[in-house]
Amino acid sequence: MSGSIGLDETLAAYVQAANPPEHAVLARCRRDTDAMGDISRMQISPEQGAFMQMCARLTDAKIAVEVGVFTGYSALATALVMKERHGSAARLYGCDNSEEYTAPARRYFEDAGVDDVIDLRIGEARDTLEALKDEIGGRADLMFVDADKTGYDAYYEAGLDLLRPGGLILFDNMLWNGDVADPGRVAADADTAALKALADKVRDDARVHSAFTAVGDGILMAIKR
Ligand SMILES: C[S@@+](CC[C@H](N)C(=O)[O-])C[C@H]1O[C@@H](n2cnc3c(N)ncnc32)[C@H](O)[C@@H]1O
Repeated sequence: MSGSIGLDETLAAYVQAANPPEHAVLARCRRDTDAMGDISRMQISPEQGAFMQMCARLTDAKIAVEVGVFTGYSALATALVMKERHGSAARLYGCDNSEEYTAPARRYFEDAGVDDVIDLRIGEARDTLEALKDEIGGRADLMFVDADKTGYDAYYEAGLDLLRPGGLILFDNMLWNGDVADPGRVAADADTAALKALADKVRDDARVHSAFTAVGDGILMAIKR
């Protein structure tokens, strides 16, 4: 999504200008993806990129997992901070099931000099996350979930296995353009129902501290206790 829900054009422009300037390769990724047409709505906004970078700094992320890479904007934003802080020892595991969508992402990672810290794994995210449990179980600092909405609950459970205590998991699109607050949409649509069910579950889950924010299209944040 190109901006935060509920902001008019003037305020959206203000928020964008109040954030640090985008890295040149991030700006190129955004522009090229915009040119792809309707599907570009899947990309996070620049202000959300700045928010992701802040989360990477706050968690001092050295190991991160992303579910839903697409053309690479969020992974690149996060990896730039991780590499700045941890050099080539940083590792961001990117999960996506599309070679087609992630092909340009690989080029941006290379152009920005972070291809050595991004490990892109193509396949069903459930399988990739299961495999990652053996490799980084209990050690991930940060996880970002931005893929199929009916998979979010499984990604949450896998995330709790992957994260260290104090590690942060973020779920994108938790407002689903407002649909989650409409009982009719929750009853009629599987994606909307899945997002509402996850929000309720995380709020009441003693395994985490959580906060539901209206950044972008709604970001649910949870820290593993
Ligand atoms: C909303 S886009 C991610 C946007 C990205 N975070 C960005 O900043 O541009 C969702 C991505 O999830 C991927 N995806 C959807 N379902 C998936 C699944 N079951 N397993 C792995 N990847 C999946 C899609 O191929 C797509 O690239």
